[in-house]
Amino acid sequence: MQGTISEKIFSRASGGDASANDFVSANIDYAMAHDGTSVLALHSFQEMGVEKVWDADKIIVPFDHLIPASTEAAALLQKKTRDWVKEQGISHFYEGGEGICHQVLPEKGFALPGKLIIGADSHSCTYGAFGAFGTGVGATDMAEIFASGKLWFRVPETIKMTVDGTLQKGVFAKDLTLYLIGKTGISGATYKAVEYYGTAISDLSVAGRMTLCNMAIEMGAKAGIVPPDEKTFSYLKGRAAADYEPVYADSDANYLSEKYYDADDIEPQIACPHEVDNVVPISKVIGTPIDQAFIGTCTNGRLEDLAVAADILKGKTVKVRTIATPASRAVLLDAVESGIFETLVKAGVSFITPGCGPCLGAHQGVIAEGETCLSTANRNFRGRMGKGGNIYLGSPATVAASAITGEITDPREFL
Ligand SMILES: CC(C)[C@H](C(=O)O)[C@@H](O)C(=O)O
Ligand code: SF4
Repeated sequence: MQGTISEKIFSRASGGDASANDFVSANIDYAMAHDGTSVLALHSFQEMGVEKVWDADKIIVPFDHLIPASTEAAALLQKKTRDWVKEQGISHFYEGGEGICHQVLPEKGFALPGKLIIGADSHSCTYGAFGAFGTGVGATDMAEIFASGKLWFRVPETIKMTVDGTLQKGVFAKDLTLYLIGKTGISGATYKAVEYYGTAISDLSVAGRMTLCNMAIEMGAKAGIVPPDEKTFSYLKGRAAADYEPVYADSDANYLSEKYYDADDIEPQIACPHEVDNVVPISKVIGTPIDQAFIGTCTNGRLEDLAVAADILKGKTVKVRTIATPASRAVLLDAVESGIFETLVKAGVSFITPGCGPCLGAHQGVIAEGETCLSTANRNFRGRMGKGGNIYLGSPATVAASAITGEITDPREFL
């Protein structure tokens, strides 16, 4: 059958020929729910009256959103999930501190080419960096997966985005991602799958591809997918949790539209409050004062993100409060071993336990009314990090450079 990557993954998962806009019942390869959503999902699951989950080895539960628990209410909800995980014999449970779900699944080898991976979290599209179809669902849909291992979908149409050329010095995967979102708009890809091609995409590291696919949902996309290549396979070597079959689009696959971009022209980008597509080249906002700088999240909390921040901050001192949250324990350990951790701490950066940290304003690093945070996260919605606060989004290099000056600063000055 001819098809896009999504059509082929849904064909395999539903055991038939799936084309865009078909309704299919698909077998889920892996299901994920974290501490923020698992308790809702297990509540619906229990209401359904089903006793046992469909496959205790295919459900992954990482605790990342509100860890260590900050309130009695959170502690109680977490206890409920832990008890349920034990009772169901769910084998892949990761306690708080292991990392953010979208980092932990790839690290543990669950994000695999050709797989259908559903998470009770909107940024589950991150797994597309490995050629998987990853998408987020709500807690009741997740309860259905817990019970049956299946879920219905309308197979999405696919937009093909090709980015040729080379990202210039000081311009990173995050800048490219923000640029594409600025061009597409927050609803420009609603319920579509996006496939990424071109030299600028294949040049991206695995971490960079994760940044790119992570934010596909910010243009409304159901999934963002990079075709797997040697970089993907070498990341998965010795790590893959199962056998996998890479899936590629056919040359005559049917795309809804095809877009072309040139990476050479892109300068560092900033998403301004309060929408992710409110993107401008950094030159338009240079000098905007900030109160807090934040490096972390499932978008940009990986080693290469902390490394570029350390390059910029080495021997310097931050001027505003600056928080770093490694995306996982493994990232934290690598940062310690490589000296990145020490460089950042000496520069005045505060570290938080691997997890979501300040990203969604649930605890740690909340900002006050009227304050501004420059963050490496994926969302700058009104009030997300604290009522009345302003969030600007940029690359880790931009955040590090701005932490030194206390205002939005072009990282190319420091590189
Ligand atoms: C809490 C969770 C449901 C939410 C999401 O789905 O994205 C969170 O991770 C976020 O980034 O806002
Ligand atoms: S780091 Fe932020 S965006 Fe990512 S899963 Fe956690 S809260 Fe959501």
